[in-house]
Amino acid sequence: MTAYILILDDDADVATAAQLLLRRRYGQVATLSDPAGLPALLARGVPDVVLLDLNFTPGRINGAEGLALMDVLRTQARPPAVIAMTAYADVPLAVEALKRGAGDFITKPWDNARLIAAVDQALARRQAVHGAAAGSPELMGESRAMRELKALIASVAPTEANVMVLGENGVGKELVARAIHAASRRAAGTMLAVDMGALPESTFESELFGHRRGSFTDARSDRAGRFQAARGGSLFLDEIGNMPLAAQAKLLTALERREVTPIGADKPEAIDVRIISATNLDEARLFDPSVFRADLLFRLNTIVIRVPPLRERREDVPLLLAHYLKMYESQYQRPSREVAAVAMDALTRHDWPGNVRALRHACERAVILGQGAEYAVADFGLATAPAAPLGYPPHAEVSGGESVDRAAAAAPATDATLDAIERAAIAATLAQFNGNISHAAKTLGISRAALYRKLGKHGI
Ligand SMILES: Nc1ncnc2c1ncn2[C@@H]1O[C@H](COP(=O)(O)OP(=O)(O)OP(=O)(O)O)[C@@H](O)[C@H]1O
Repeated sequence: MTAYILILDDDADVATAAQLLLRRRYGQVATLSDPAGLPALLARGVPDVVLLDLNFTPGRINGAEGLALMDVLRTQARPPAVIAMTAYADVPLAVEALKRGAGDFITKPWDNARLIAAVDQALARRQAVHGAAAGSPELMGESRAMRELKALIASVAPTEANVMVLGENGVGKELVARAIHAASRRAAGTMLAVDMGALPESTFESELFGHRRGSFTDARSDRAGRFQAARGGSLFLDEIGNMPLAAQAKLLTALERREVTPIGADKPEAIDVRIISATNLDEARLFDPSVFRADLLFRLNTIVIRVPPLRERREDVPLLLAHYLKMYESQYQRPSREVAAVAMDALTRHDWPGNVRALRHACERAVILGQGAEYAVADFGLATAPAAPLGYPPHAEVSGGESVDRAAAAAPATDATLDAIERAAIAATLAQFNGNISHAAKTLGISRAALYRKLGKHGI
């Protein structure tokens, strides 16, 4: 989903971790550590969602600073959705933040899946209030492949059929899912997105099916699962190919019975959601029963939509460049510039291993760094094919769809500092899993959050 998220937190580590996590999903994420900069930032554009720390001055825990900022945000013509954050699980403060208009409240350190769910829900609520979806969810492209894709979406959307969207990282699978929901009979309901690859097995059932108060130590109140929260709407199950087999079995049972039983409940609850799922697994892996259960696959893939990689629809590159350059020029208040003819040629011939997401990031970079009267190819920071010193495949895709930088990837061979080795190991693992963060983190033996932090640290 494309949206503009602002993280307002004086703790740079917290802000960076959240930024890395959210940028991959929503595209445009700004951070601000000093609330004094807020008016200037709002003058450049109002975010869709603000993650707001309630305490800025060290030692302060009454939340007064954050609550005052909420009043500033609330007076905007099109106020952002606010998710209040605090390191202190302080219920009265949470209630006060909610009274002043926060839509949700999370405590630090957060669980990544929870944070994403909170942002998704905030965006969905805002969309319900303001009509048009936040950001620019429009599926752009006039190539034949994109026109066929849009026609398929239009014919499939009004049915109740479950849809599985396939394609590489960053091709626009979530945009396709949103387009299906928006054109469906369920459009008035919400579309909730769940990153199935990021759901820890221990909380899988509680997140999806909900729980009753007291059913386990942390269950302090009744909580609806995503299936119940998306009632009447659509549930977007992202990264479905990364689900452990045990979780697949639980999901299958829910879909077969069309009901779920919250943990601790004695009665099942009927579900009323349309399932749209997505994965970047190639079809050979998806049809491998040791990776994905065939019976679940057949429940999910009544209709399959394949989103082609950008290199198979190069005609769309100029349009996408124009769109994202304009968007970032306006966000960063830079003059409008043309792309030089040679640069356009190189960008159109580029393979874009990270697809549209990588193109979008390249545009942001060009707008920030480009100094000439026109954009030059160097402004976009395209990686050349890596020299593969450690057996990397060419154009190895890494987080956010950028490519492994040749010099950095080659570093360990000659100058094996611990940092360089770590960077190379991360790049190689990401390449091995085609940029899939969940799998790479698992193989490296670290959490997804830790991997995101390391990606930021190494500038990958
Ligand atoms: N056709 C398109 N027009 C405009 N923007 C697009 C298009 N396709 C993708 N994007 C943008 O590229 C980014 C990635 O899109 P999206 O999240 O839908 O991809 P995805 O295939 O779901 O990625 P992943 O598999 O990595 O989760 C988003 O910022 C999205 O807005």
